[in-house]
Amino acid sequence: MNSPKQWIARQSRDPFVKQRARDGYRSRAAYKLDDMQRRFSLIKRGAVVLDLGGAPGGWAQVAAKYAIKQSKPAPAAAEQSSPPAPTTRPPRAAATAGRVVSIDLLPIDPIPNVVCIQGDMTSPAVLATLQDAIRPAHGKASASSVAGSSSRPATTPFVDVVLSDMAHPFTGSRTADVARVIALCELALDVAERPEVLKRGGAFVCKFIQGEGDQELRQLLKSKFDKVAYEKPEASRSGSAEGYLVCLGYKRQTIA
Ligand SMILES: C[S@@+](CC[C@H](N)C(=O)[O-])C[C@H]1O[C@@H](n2cnc3c(N)ncnc32)[C@H](O)[C@@H]1O
Repeated sequence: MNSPKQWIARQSRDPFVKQRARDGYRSRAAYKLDDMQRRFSLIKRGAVVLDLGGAPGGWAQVAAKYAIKQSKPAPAAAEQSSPPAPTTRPPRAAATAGRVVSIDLLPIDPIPNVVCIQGDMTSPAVLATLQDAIRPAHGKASASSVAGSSSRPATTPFVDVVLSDMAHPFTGSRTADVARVIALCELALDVAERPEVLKRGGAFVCKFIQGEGDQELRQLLKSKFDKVAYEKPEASRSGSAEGYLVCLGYKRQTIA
């Protein structure tokens, strides 16, 4: 984009920009994940999803749409056919299963059923917070209030899908931009490989830019997953060199 005028013209022609407003998504990027979801069924109902580089929140909204199961409230006591309980209790609140944890350098405005964390994925403090946030049995607790809430050991992986749409603002140097995005993919993979993160058989998606080092990244991912596919979702602009690597079937080594 050379000028604000060109940017406005492109936005007004873009069908995803109009659709985004109708669907209530935070970003048009939401359609990229939705597209990959429809092709690969990445996120199953009840899944635990880790969304890296989540701001402003389009991917987290899509992930929550697929992962979060809203169970029906239990019937009221009066509707039950079995003998009435000694006291009449109100129906149980609808429980949710599945969890989405979204992390970004930038703040993410609250999204229903998503734990939003502001922080740098390279920071050990953020990784420690993440370890608590992905654990089950903390409901809608915020990242700051979820520590130590599970009895499962820290070496048990909890996450079904790790997504990385992490990117930095482009510098204008293609070589530098490619290297920076690939470094973020490697960072996301390191996070996924932490003992408490990606389950065996889990899925991993990362955004990259085609250029020097992308073949090595692909080879690395192929050694860790059963299947690695290159995807250019329809919502990814044709003039952009970005693409996504969709990796299925994580070959986690069993911890003795
Ligand atoms: C393209 S945007 C993500 C859009 C998002 N997927 C959505 O659907 O709204 C890329 C994001 O990566 C984030 N990011 C880059 N490096 C990061 C890091 N080290 N830790 C956390 N987030 C990072 C940026 O702050 C930026 O918000």
